[in-house]
Amino acid sequence: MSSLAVCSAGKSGPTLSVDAARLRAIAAACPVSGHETLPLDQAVGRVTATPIMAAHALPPFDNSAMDGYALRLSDLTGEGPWHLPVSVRIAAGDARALTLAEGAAARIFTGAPVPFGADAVVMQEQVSRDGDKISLTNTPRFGQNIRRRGEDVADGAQALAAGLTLTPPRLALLAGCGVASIAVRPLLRVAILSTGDELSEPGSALGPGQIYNSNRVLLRATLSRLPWVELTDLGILPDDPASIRVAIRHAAQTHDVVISSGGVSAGEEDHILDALRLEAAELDVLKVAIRPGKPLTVGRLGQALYFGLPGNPYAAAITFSQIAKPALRRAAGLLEEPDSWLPAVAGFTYSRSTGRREYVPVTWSDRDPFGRPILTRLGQGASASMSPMAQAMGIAVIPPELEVIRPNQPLQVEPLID
Ligand SMILES: Nc1nc2c(c(=O)[nH]1)N[C@H]1C(S)=C(S)[C@@H](COP(=O)(O)OP(=O)(O)OC[C@H]3O[C@@H](n4cnc5c(N)ncnc54)[C@H](O)[C@@H]3O)O[C@H]1N2
Ligand code: MOO
Repeated sequence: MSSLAVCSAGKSGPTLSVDAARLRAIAAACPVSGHETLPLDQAVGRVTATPIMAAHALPPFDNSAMDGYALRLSDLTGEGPWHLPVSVRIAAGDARALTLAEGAAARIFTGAPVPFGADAVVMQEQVSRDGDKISLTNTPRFGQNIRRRGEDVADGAQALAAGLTLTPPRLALLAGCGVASIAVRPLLRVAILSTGDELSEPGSALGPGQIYNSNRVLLRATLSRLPWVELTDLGILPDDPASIRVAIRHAAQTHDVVISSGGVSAGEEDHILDALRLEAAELDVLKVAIRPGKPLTVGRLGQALYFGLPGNPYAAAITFSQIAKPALRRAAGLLEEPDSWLPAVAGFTYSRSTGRREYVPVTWSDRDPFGRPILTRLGQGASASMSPMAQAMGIAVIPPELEVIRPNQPLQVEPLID
């Protein structure tokens, strides 16, 4: 069968909403199976493969939250001020199993074990000390300034669930619970390839009709920030149906995810879709009501998840962030979805064709009285333009049905620069 026999012109299939396309892409993503065990300091950004149980309670013993004096409330009888002798001195790391003598106070420091029998710690600022005695005037609360054993994480309790990114605070929590190594999901093997006879690499001469390849570095750089991805860059494929078929077949056999850019719209030089069909890919998404990025293709090719991103760089960037990335997260084993959209208002007027959810590069310097950024729109929305996305502080989302955006129109914005 020739590739023209399955020409993709028109891309039959329903136009999906962005949310429906995202859900289909996520549903097509099978989480990578198995796990590897890593020490804490090699696990940042990786995905927990199993629930992680605390090896020790956190904190492991009752300890003082302040530098001060530990005492028994039952010793403070009658009206204050009360006077107590200081019977012992306890610093952090003290290994003795101490009991506080009745009628006495213990000099204690932050992090030091609270002696048995003491039920409050009074800050040194609230005590006057005279030789071996202290005096205090205010009645302490029961348990005041005592961090109880297991109040952060109980003995043997789950410290972290499966399917979470190991952020620095989560790693710190595990260290605190005595966990030294963690079962994490294997890296997600992602292959990227660019298509197009017009593409040349920066650093090479530009021939007639050629442009420099922007999507390759866009995808490489974007994926390099995902610590659970192992990236293979398969370079540029020529617009040749046979070699595209071989390349995507091989990429799908050796990777969990394949991402191409270009060659997914309607022209007969757009070979990706035909190649996918000839390779018997199951295609879940062919057209999306998104601007830019309408001809996004998502499916499964053999065991691999396949994303055919549009060639226009802004369209590739938006379809990656809005649809491919949530599915990649699921394929990596992540179960939490970040929601980084913030409320904002338009500071511009824009008349548009309805029907597609639009992602608009924006910047801002002022905020309205409610603290919402007042957005300035960058560029004219062309999906081939790169200056607006490069200058943008964020991406605003315009609902499909909105025909005219006027100043003060509430919009959501996703901040970009970090
Ligand atoms: N008759 C129609 N034509 C087009 C349609 C349509 O529905 N009917 N859709 C348009 C839309 S919307 C988009 S988006 C593009 C998507 O096109 P493809 O994904 O097939 O991509 P190409 O045709 O290969 O390239 C589009 C554009 O992007 C440039 N490009 C490609 N790769 C790169 C790269 N790696 N770095 C920088 N620039 C790249 C390429 O030269 C083209 O200018 O189709 C519309 N057409
Ligand atoms: O959907 Mo396309 O990205 O507008 O040119």
